[in-house]
Amino acid sequence: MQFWKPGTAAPGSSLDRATETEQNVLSSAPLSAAISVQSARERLPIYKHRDKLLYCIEKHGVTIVVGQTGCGKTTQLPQYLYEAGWAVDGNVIACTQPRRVAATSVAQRVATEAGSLLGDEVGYTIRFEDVSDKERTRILYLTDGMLFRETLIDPLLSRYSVIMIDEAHERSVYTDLILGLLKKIRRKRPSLRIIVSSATLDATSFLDYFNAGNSPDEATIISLEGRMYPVEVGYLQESTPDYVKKAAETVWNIHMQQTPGDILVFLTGRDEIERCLEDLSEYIPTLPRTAPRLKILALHAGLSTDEQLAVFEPAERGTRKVIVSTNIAEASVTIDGIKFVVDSGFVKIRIYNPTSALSSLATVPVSIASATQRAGRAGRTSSGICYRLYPQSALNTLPRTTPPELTRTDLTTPILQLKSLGIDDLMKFEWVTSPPAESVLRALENLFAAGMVGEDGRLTVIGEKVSECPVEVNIARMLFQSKEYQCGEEMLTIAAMTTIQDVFIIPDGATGALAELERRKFTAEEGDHLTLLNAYNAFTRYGRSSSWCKSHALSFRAMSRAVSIRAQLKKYMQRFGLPVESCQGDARRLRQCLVSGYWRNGARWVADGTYRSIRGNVTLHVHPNSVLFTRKPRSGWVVFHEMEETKKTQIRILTEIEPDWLLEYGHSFKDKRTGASASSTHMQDIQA
Ligand SMILES: Nc1ncnc2c1ncn2[C@@H]1O[C@H](COP(=O)(O)OP(=O)(O)OP(=O)(O)O)[C@@H](O)[C@H]1O
Repeated sequence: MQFWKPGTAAPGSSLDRATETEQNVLSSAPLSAAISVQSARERLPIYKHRDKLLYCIEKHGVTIVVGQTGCGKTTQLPQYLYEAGWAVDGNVIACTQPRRVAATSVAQRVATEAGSLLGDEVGYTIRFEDVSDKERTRILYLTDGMLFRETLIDPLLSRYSVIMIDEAHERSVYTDLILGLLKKIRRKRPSLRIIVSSATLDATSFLDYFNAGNSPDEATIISLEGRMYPVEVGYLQESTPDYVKKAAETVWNIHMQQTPGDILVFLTGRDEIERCLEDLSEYIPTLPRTAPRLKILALHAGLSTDEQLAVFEPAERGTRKVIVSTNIAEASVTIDGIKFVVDSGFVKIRIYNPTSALSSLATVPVSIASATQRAGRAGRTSSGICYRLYPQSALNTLPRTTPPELTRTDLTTPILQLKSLGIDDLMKFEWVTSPPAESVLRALENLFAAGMVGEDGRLTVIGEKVSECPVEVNIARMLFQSKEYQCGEEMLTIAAMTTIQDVFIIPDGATGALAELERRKFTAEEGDHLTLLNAYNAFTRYGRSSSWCKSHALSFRAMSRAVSIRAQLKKYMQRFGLPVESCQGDARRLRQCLVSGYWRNGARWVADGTYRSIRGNVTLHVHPNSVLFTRKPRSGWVVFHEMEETKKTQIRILTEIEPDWLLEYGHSFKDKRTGASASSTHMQDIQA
């Protein structure tokens, strides 16, 4: 392998130097299976800071905790608080996570350590899944989005005595929003304590944020020294043109040359993960008979909770487990047995162009903070090695942190939610980092155009209701509009099916071509939304069986999740008095209803087979999974669900529409041939 030999490499980033020096300092006594949970907890580096932490949390409103990955922040701090009495009198200790896999797996671990059944004293809440007990749960792990949603019902979050915002370095939209709200809540409810924690945090900027406008001892910082086990870091000598192939090759070399221990690989998305799994499966037949086996697993957001949790199961004896993951395993997660991390150095993030009002996913180099977190997935239950698939010199070009999501995302849904909390003056909201004015303006325009905000800038009745729905504004809007088109039954299904990902799969033992043939059985020529609807209807018609799914190349778990999400959304429909009626196969009405949600994502077919977005005139390529990949829509116009920047800009889940339906939403754009401006008063320009 072309890696610098770890340890012999020229000194690298401060991260790597810190790692190297710590090797000498740390105890490397392995955790034997026999030692009790309690003594295992006492061995964690955070333990010696327990009293100091509890003292600071008692004394200060906000405690900012920075400590190396794996030192015990996520699992131990809530337990210390519990033991110190912060959960008496019905109080709850909350700990937020940016991702559901972290919330569920950490809750499981803490329940085990605390001797609780999961969902009893220790529980978790993620979107569409609540494994907690309103009366009994005392330590609750939840995604930051769920905590934010709770403020809509209880603005002072009165059931919580302490709220820990973990992995705050990720600066997800909801982390930032919730921090802004917590600062406000603290002024009204000084008994509430806030903890902001991470291994890779710019602590002073958070300190300044919380102290501004408050007493100077409102917030304090605690740095926890000590790391669990050392992690060596190796780099490629030269950058690689294909990091997916290199990742598979590196896994293979580790398997052939290194001591036992599982491997965690970081790539950017499902497509890359599948390519890597394919590359690895080509190596497997060459495995010598006497060599240990390889068990290869994927981990990404499109999987169900059960599928995600399957990666935590230990491999059989004599088998090395390889988990090929997106960044969802990057922070907070401990997968016991991981000794090697292979880091591609890239991540897929959402970016937003306020000028074109288009949101997309783009693959970009990771930040130093992310690279540190990834390396930190090893060294948790034994020492480890992290192989970075880029040269050490590239570290100098990496950003320190990823820009806060609020500064690079469509703010329509967050602003709707802030407004429903009565925060109408967005300039007065204490943002941790202010979002770009143009994005705020666009979001307000969108909400106004969708009838959710009135001329006075306040939420309308429908805006109030939409803000309660646990789905994006565009999807919620389609649910509300379904009343007009009498297609609530179908819209519920489409909303649920677009919320889950990766419905169509290649079952074990099948080929891609065979799966494609099966998939065609559901194809609706109007497009992907209706194809998803067909798949769902067939699934329920044939008894929701897993064997039926397997023979039709559908993911049983994804379909079951769609059933559960649909049932939950249906309750919202009923609460809002929206009829759940069927359009009886009237695809036209369905497509019209889709436009009510996706009107911003309209695109026009051009002769070379690509599309141009209505806003921004961006060249768009159809994702090969779409049923419109090889076919021109009859009208030449589509709306799409999602856009992704790979080497080109791809759109996924599209459905054919009529252009005049878009005009109802005030679209204004130019006709290519005539150069004339089109708007609702210039319909003929579009129809020409
Ligand atoms: N599922 C598990 N199996 C075995 N050990 C675990 C498990 N979960 C946690 N641990 C142990 O507890 C330690 C502390 O984990 P914890 O998640 O609390 O650390 P952390 O400081 O929050 O790390 P990070 O900053 O990476 O989230 C781990 O290093 C590991 O030794």
